[in-house]
Amino acid sequence: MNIPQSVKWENDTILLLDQRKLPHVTEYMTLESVASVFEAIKSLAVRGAPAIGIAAAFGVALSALHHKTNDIDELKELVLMDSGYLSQSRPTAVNLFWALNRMNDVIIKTNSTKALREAVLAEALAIQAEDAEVCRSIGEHALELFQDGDRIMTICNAGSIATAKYGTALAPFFLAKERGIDLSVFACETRPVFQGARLTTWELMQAGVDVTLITDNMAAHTMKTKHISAVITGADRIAANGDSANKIGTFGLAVLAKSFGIPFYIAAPLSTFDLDTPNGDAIPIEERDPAEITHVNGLKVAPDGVSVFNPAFDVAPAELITGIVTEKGVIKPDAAAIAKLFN
Ligand SMILES: CSC[C@@H](O)[C@@H](O)C(=O)COP(=O)(O)O
Repeated sequence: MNIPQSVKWENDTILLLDQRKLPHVTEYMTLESVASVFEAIKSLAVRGAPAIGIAAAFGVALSALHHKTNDIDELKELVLMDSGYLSQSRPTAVNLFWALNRMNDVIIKTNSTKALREAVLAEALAIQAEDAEVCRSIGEHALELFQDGDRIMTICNAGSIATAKYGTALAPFFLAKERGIDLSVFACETRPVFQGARLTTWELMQAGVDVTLITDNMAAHTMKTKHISAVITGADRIAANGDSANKIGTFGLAVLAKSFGIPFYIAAPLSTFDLDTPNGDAIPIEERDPAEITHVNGLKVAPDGVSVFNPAFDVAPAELITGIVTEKGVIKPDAAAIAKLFN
């Protein structure tokens, strides 16, 4: 697998693959300030729940390096403030808060400025390395759900660049390719910002996986005429009862899958579960700039002044989800199974 890494730590700076420019331009931005990390997350230069968490964790490492004070209490306060600021960059993906909480725990425990600076960088690197392992395990478990020759639908991009490596929903396709198992993917383009068309197709084509691009409104027709065997998507936050928030359009695919009697899977690491959120109604849904809908590549496609509703995510209710694929295996989307996962 030869997909570029989305976040790298080099020479005390963050190198970030600018996902807004893909697939035609592969370019790394150099981030040297916490404000630039905030902006990169908000503007989708880095996106995908685990990748956002990783970028924010490195943002905290940058913060610790850049505040030059030798007073440990002052440094803790400043870095915790930057961590709080980064947590406001996007509201839905809980991996952001999960990663920042891990960083905050490390900050609170250290008792010298040198130890703090070293420990936060070590923690950010650990979050990234663990995520690659976790995603590979998700891929192994997800692969067991599919048969040679299956055609599988996905939406958005839950691939390598949305994580440390491998992805979540796309991980089984990379592993299948390595093992000579024939799986084909139907990728929904994912309006409004085309993560499916730009990123998922690009990643799968580089890995030699058979992928076919469709527009989002072709999903029902494609499920019927192309005999789709399953749907698999990532998630941004899974509530304690199994309701799962993911890119807008996921809920619709879950409804369609139910109607066609095909399984609908969510693939996500434990860091995407939020036991403090009882159900999907309590998941904050980000609403983004209307220009994402009224314009395509800078070209206006809607009349001036039109009212726009642009929710970035929706919630697939647990009853529509066949199983949630985690690094610990495939679980039923219900409160008991989720609680057991964390025991
Ligand atoms: C492994 S990434 C899982 C999700 O974060 C992904 O499916 C998704 O919805 C991303 O939305 P985005 O708005 O592109 O950050």
